[in-house]
Amino acid sequence: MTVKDILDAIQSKDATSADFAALPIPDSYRAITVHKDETEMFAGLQSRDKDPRKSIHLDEVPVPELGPGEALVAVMASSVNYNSVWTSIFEPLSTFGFLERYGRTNELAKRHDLPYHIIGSDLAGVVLRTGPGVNAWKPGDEVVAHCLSVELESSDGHNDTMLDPEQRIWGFETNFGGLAEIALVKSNQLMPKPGHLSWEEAAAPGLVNSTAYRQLVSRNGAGMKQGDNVLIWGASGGLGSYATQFALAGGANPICVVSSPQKAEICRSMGAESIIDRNAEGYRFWKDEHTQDPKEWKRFGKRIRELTGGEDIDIVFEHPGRETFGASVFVTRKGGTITTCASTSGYMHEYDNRYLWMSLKRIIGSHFANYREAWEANRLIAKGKIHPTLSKVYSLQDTGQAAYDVHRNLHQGKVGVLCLAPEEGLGVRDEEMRAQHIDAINRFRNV
Ligand SMILES: C/C=C/C(=O)SCCNC(=O)CCNC(=O)[C@H](O)C(C)(C)COP(=O)(O)OP(=O)(O)OC[C@H]1O[C@@H](n2cnc3c(N)ncnc32)[C@H](O)[C@@H]1OP(=O)(O)O
Ligand SMILES: NC(=O)C1=CN([C@@H]2O[C@H](COP(=O)(O)OP(=O)(O)OC[C@H]3O[C@@H](n4cnc5c(N)ncnc54)[C@H](OP(=O)(O)O)[C@@H]3O)[C@@H](O)[C@H]2O)C=CC1
Repeated sequence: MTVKDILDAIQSKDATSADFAALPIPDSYRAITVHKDETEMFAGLQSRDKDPRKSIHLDEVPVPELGPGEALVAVMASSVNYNSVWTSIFEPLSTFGFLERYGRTNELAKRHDLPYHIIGSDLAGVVLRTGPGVNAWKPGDEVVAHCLSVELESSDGHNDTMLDPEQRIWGFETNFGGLAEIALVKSNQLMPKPGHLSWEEAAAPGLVNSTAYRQLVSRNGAGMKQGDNVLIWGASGGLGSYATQFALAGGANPICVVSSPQKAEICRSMGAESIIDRNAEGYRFWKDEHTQDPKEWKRFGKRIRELTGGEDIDIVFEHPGRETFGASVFVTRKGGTITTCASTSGYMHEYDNRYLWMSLKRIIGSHFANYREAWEANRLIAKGKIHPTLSKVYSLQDTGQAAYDVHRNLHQGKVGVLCLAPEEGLGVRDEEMRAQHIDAINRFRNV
């Protein structure tokens, strides 16, 4: 038995759940990995010179044992997230430390502590097997998976599953991720695959869409409302392309920051009217490595006021971090909110705290999404209210190049990866709905 037989079943129009349940699971499968014995390979290099193509491997790996509450999924497609870039350049720390720590928690978790890390935090595919205690899903179900892995044995996580002390991001802080032909997930990561999307389109939004939903829309994040001026950094990137859609769909006014005319054009085609090309306008928020330039914050704020008719920002959607955070705090209106989920350009932020306290602003930390938020975000995709922002699709063996593109900011929106799917465009079950949204679905393609 090989993965080829699994693919044949998925592609046959008439395979039943019983047929999938009867398919033997192969001994091994192909997966994208990083290797523990290579964690020092980039020592001494600048971040931008660390090349994911050198650290990312395609290996044949054994299928992990299936535990209670878990599912094995045949992965048709996945996508590249920035967390896989971090893993591949071993920054800010090696993810093998996460696997070791998880492995120490219990007997079953030891499976995750291996000399290789199978990465990837998105998937679209078909359930192959479920473990004891799983009733909501069965072999043959077409699914996407969100990346929240929790144990929920402590009371801490029961109001908001992100607060579980054993909260982990699947495929980053756990093993057996989605950039592979088979993945191991907890069954409560599974959600129905939107029928109007192909496998690679369905695999693209998951992580970033859920994160943007919590960070911007959810009451656990900024709780955006109609009419809010929302400053969105990297508005055509992974997170930003969903934040822009949420702002527009929710009646807010996105002020989109991008770095090229092409990216500005994508934002315009999504419906945004206020766009700042940070490259063309040449903002230099830092005079040198240690000193910011408040005059540049003011120039940036003035430009925002021109675009809003004199209003300041209600919510900043932050993720670049060190480079932009001082400006983000400055341009926020009195009582406004800066919500942050990352620090791509550096995690030691500096800002002028007088502008925060004197103007009663708030900084909110946000990370991925709880089960409910991830489900609600996926529901919006399934209803055609929010669309995938897939620009380019790579084969599994070219994942290193895909991660390189994201690391070097050469991409738009999301970059997809075909795992078992032999070509793009497969897996669409609702052609009628697809036809209604086809322009929006293809908006980011090949730009
Ligand atoms: C969905 C996608 C998401 C993304 O893409 S996010 C971007 C990618 N992710 C990242 O870049 C994050 C990577 N993660 C990290 O960098 C680290 O993960 C953290 C810095 C977040 C945490 O580091 P850690 O080593 O886990 O924790 P510690 O707090 O630095 O050290 C743990 C030790 O510190 C003690 N400690 C914790 N809090 C306190 C306290 N309040 N007072 C005193 N001690 C404390 C603990 O007990 C423990 O101690 P003991 O080492 O002895 O076991
Ligand atoms: N905590 C969480 O749950 C999550 C955290 N993240 C983190 O968020 C960050 C962004 O992820 P994602 O959106 O997928 O990545 P992308 O690379 O797809 O998009 C980020 C965009 O930010 C802009 N940007 C990058 N650097 C700077 C800078 N120095 N100054 C201003 N703008 C900048 C770029 O847009 P442009 O050049 O057009 O301005 C870029 O396209 C990563 O660090 C990732 O790890 C992501 C998802 C979830």
